[in-house]
Formats: sequence, C-alpha cells, structure tokens
Amino acid sequence: MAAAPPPSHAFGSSSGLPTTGGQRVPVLLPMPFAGPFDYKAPASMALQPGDIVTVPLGNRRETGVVWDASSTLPPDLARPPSGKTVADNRLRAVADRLELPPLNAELRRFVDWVAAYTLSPPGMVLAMTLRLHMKGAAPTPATGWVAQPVAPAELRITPARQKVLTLMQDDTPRTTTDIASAAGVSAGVVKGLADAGALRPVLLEPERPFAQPDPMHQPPVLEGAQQEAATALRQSVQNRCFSVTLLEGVTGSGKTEIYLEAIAACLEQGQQALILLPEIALSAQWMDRFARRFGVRPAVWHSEIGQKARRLTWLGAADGSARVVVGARSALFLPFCNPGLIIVDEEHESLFKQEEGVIYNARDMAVVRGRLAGFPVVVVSATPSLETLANAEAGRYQRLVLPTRHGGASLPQTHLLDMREAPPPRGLFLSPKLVEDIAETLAREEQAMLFLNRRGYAPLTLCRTCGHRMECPHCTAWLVEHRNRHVLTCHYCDHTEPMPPVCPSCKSEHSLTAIGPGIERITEEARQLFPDARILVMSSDTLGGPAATAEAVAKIARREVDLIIGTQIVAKGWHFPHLTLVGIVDADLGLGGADLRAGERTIQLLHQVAGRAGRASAPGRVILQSFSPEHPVMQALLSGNFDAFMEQEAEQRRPGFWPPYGRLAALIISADTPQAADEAAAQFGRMAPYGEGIQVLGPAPAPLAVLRGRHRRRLLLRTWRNIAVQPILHRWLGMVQLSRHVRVEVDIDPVSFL
Ligand SMILES: Nc1ncnc2c1ncn2[C@@H]1O[C@H](COP(=O)(O)OP(=O)(O)OP(=O)(O)O)[C@@H](O)[C@H]1O
Ligand SMILES: [Zn+2]
Repeated sequence: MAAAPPPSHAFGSSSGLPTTGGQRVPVLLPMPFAGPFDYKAPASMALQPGDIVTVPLGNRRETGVVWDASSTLPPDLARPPSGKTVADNRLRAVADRLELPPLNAELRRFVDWVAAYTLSPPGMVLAMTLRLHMKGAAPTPATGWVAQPVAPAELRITPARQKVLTLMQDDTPRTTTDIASAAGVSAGVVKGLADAGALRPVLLEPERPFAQPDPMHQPPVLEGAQQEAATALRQSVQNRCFSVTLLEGVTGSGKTEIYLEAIAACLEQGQQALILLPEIALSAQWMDRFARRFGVRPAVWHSEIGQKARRLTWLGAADGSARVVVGARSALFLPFCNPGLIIVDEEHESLFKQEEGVIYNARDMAVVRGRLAGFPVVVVSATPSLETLANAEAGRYQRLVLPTRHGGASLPQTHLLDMREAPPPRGLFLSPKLVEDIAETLAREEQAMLFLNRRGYAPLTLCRTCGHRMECPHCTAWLVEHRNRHVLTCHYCDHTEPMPPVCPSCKSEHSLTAIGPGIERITEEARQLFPDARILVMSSDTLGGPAATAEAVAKIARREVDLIIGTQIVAKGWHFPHLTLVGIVDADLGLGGADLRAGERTIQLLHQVAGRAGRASAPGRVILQSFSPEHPVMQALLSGNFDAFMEQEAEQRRPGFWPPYGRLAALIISADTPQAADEAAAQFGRMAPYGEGIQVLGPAPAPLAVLRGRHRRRLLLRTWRNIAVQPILHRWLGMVQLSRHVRVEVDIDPVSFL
C-alpha cells in the first residue's frame, strides 16, 4: 500500500517547462495522492512532460510520469491549490527515464480532466493508463548478429565456425538461436565467434504483432439510409475535428456495418480507431465481422488479456502500429499516438459505468477525450439513453437514424401475455400460450429463446414452517440458490454456503422452499416440456469464458441448438438468423426499486433481447409475460414506439431537474458499524450545501444497506444543469472531519442507486 509521502516531497506547482537537466519537475505517481510530487532532474537527464520515469519514494522506487507544470483545467474543475513547495535543496532526484514512448499532452490533459470531473486523485486515473508492468515493458529489442566485414586476424577457424561464417555472408541479422539452427551448430559456437569479435551485435526490428487492417478488403454494398449515414460518418472522420454523432437504428438495421465504414475512413487517413464495447468477452461474432470487413482482427484490450498482450497493445497504441483497438471501458485510457475516432457501441449500457475505484462513465469520458484531442466520437444504440437523446435534441450531437432492418427483414411482432389471466400451472413459470408457441416454433425447425435476467435456480429460499429467509451474512441481500452446484450464493459479495439440510432457524426438515424462478429453474421446466429439444443455457455460470461463449454462439449459428435459455448475455448484439421466437419470462423484473432509470433500462434491455428474433428471412415474434401489461414500458414494447416512451420519460424528469435536465452526484458513506455510518451521514447532512438550484436528498440507508459487511448511507446532490457540482462537492467534503473507519465515495452522474 502507498505510504504517506516522505517529508521531502510535497505536491506543488513548479514554473516553466522542464527541458534541461538539473531542474525541478513534477512527477505524477499512479497512487492516490492529491497531485504530482516535485523531483529534481539529474544534470545529465533532459526531461519533458510525459516522460515515464522511476523516482525514489520513501525507500522504494516507483514508476511515474513527468507531469505538466501548470494545470490546463477549466476553472470549474480545477482543484483548490494544496500543499507547499519543497525547497530546491531538499528535492530528491529522478532515478531513471524508461525507454517508453512518453504520454502525449492530450492524454495528460485527459487524465487531469477525468480526475477532476470524478473527484479522484489524478494518480488513480494515471494508474489506468499505466496498466502494465513498466519494468521491462519496452519490447527489449532482441539482439542479433551480423558478421564483421573482416574477420579478426587471429581467429581460429573450426568446421563449425566455418559453417556459421558461411551462413552469415549474406549480412542478414539473426539471433543466436536462429544462427545455431540454420548452421546446425550449438549456441556455444555462435557465442565463441561473438566473443572472438567475428560477429557484431545488432538490434533486431521490434516485434510487430499487429497486422494492418485493409479498409478496402471487403466493403459492403450499402442501401439508401445506410449509404447516407455512412457518408455522414466518413465525413466527420475526414473533418478531423471534434464532433459527436448518435447513430441510432432499429436492431438489425446495419449500425455495425455503418460504423465500420467510419473506421475505414479513419484507417484511410492513417489514424487509429478505438471501439468500446460493453462486454468484450462476448464479442466473438463482432471480431469475425471485423475480420471479414478488414481482412485481419483488431487489437483487443480488456482486463483479462495476458500480461504480454497487454504490453504489446499498449505499445502498439503508443507507436501507432495498433491501428484499431477494440476494448472494454478501460481501453479509453490507452496512449494512442494518433487517434482519429472513438465508437461507443450500445452507448446506453450501464456497463460503461465503472463503479469501483475511479467511478466514471466510459461513454461520457470518450466524448471528453474526443473533445480534448479534436476527433469525432460516434455513439451507437437501438435504444439511446435519455442523456444522449437530450444531447441530440439540443444540437450538441448529430443524429443519424436507420429506420428499417437490412435486407427487407421485418421487426418482430410483439405480444403481451397477461399473467393474471393466463397463469402457468402452480409452481411453474411458463404460461400455456408461450409453451404452445415454443412447440410450434420447434416443430417448424426454427429456434426459440427464453430470456430471464436472473442467474441460479431461485432468488429466495424460504422456510415454510417459520418463514425464515436465507440471507447473506455480509449484505442486505437474499442468497440465491444454485442447484447445479448445491449451494446458496450472494450475487453481491460471492459469499457461498452449502444448501442447509434443515432450516437454520427452526430446524424443520424438508421445509426450505425455492421461491421464484432463476434461469436454472426455467431450464428444468423447459426440459420437462420439451424433452427432445436441444437446449443450450447461456449465462455467466454456464459459459466459462470468451472461448466457451464463442463456441455456444457458433453452435447456435450451425443450428445445433433448438432452444436457447439465457440471462442478459443473450441480449448482446448476436445475429442468430434461425431464431424466430423470443419469450421473455418475467418482463416486469427490473421495474421495481427506486432506480431513476428503471423504466428506461427495462425497455432498453427487453428491446435488445427482442431484437434477436427474426433477423433473416423468417419473421420473428416476441412474447412478453407480464403481471402489469398496462405499464407504459409494456405498452411501448408492444407498440414499438420507443421515441414516445422516451418523450414521456423526459417529461417526468424535466420538472424535478433529474438527469439529463439537472445534475446528480451521490455520496456513499460506509462504515464498519451502523452507528458510525449514521453519524458520518448526519454530519454530511448538517453541512449540506444549499442555494438556488442546489438540493440535497438524504441521508438515507442505501437500498443495499449492508454490503460486504459495511454499513452504507447515501446522500444525493441534485443541481440545475448550469451548476457545476465539483466545486460544491470539494467544499462539502472539506467541511466534514471523518474518522479513519468511515469511507466516502463520490459518484458523479450515478447510474446505480444501490
Ligand atoms: N449493407 C449490407 N450489406 C450486407 N449485409 C448487411 C448490410 N447491412 C447489414 N447487413 C447485415 O445485416 C445484419 C444486421 O446488421 P448489423 O448487425 O450491422 O445491425 P445492427 O443495427 O448493428 O444490429 P443490432 O443493433 O441488433 O446489433 C448483419 O448480419 C449484417 O452483416
Ligand atoms: Zn453478500
């Protein structure tokens, strides 16, 4: 863990651009300090902002980045000045400059900006861009050998040595291993020749792992609206300046196809493109598609690529050899040297919000990066968020719309099943009508899909005798039964325990009962109903990783599956041409709770799932099982009038200044005991900012009042849109003295209200 800074270092600003040795330079370390620390450049070392260096910190050595002497932040975001300046004679010296490409000015500004916007220590944002082992991070250029033009006079020639010298007459640099195997000698012979001065060391070309995508490899033939949209996107890339475009289109309209054209334009002008996908592990089809269009696969970035791939991709971004990177939200912090475009696909996805560490929304920060560096950003969705729609309406974003499915495919027909009128038999969850439709679909040899966004067997286990509920010992949450594994598990903290043989409270036997369905239970029901159907379950519990997911998807495409049962994994942008029926087991799930965006989120998810049906020639159908078919969300899904629904949402949020018509920031206070949490929350409540257009809601216990053993309270700051929340929060946080056991998280533009 980072120790407190040693006294000889304090953050402070220094003046002038450090370009010559001997000067004071600020160095930002990837740690939770408030800002950079000053160091002294050794006389022999000319340092520039952006250089990656190692410096002493306490008695350790740390990697950091030479930072800018003065802040470039707008006044709204600038932090109050802090710290004192260390006297010149007490500065410690920078130890070393690493052979790595420096972080350019745009990226440094971006790091500062994200830190200031999210109220995070800048070093923690820097840590996201330095996510690789810096030591030995540069591709140590392999050393090779060439023959000296004139062999040393005293060289002893053996037959083995002669073989090497003959081989090396062509002047091609080779590694020791290559020489040994090509000449059929041992490595010792090569080494002997080198020691004797007959071979001269040369640096070999660094490894170039990224094949270059070819924009002309296989361009599509575009039709009417597609053509127009592609031309507009190409144009914004060619303009080489900041803009944001919303590419909106019904599922299957060809949005992906169109934004690949924007990437082609970016490649044609020699720039790099970044595509952010909400769940990169689920992008097997996307990768294939990219390869069909451009002839090669793109570079990939997410938290699970290995250390070597991480290093190569980072360097490829920095030296420009990685021309296209597709990644999860963290790819946004890669050090691109020549970025020309960012695409945010499925921009409405809440997965773009990182909820831990630096709490940020990658979609919004992508727009910031585009603005700071002057390139276009394209956000893509079939069901754009209200934030994005409002930006389009206000003219801040351009809007391109693809109104119909590609190739004459029609959108699926939607049917609402009122579960109060046609309930399933007791203890079961699929209504007779849905069962009948699945049977018909399977009889036609088409595929069907059942969607339920709940892992496991049952969300609640209850004792029928005493009413005891099986709850997580560390969280305010029920334990979810996973019958396949014979366990109960908490989906918030992963606490897992075996299914108890008797009720832990009243000790009754055979009294614990599963309440409600999870996907395992639906699968059990489906197996009984359709014993001959080939069923495939898609959830994070059944698909171990990207490879298993890719294989599952390929099986569906090969028609080796009749019925797919899945959680939200099935909602991703899959293209299953033989799938014609989608059944949504519990359409109301997700509408409860105090979430501001519950309706919006539900409609986005269900629309996305529905969009998997009927994407090729056979028409698709969607069946929604609902206990509240009159709900506006159900009615909108039925009519397909997404715009009208979002207008209603807007009307509900506008008067109360809820986002996007006002700003929100959440404070989440957590402590070991409920008393400590209450006390800290009350202090924040007493110090709450006030004023015209500023309101604080709470404190109140968080819906997840206990999480991983910590007691949580929430406050919500809501302001008018034209009020910046960061200065208010700085002042507020500065007024409350917290004990060491209390933690406060700041969540700007919260997406989760748990
Ligand atoms: N102009 C075209 N030429 C050939 N194929 C096309 C064209 N446009 C779209 N397609 C095909 O139609 C299918 C749907 O297109 P695509 O996946 O781009 O739509 P989308 O709008 O991104 O869909 P979703 O939102 O459901 O993910 C894909 O198989 C795609 O290859
Ligand atoms: Zn838990």
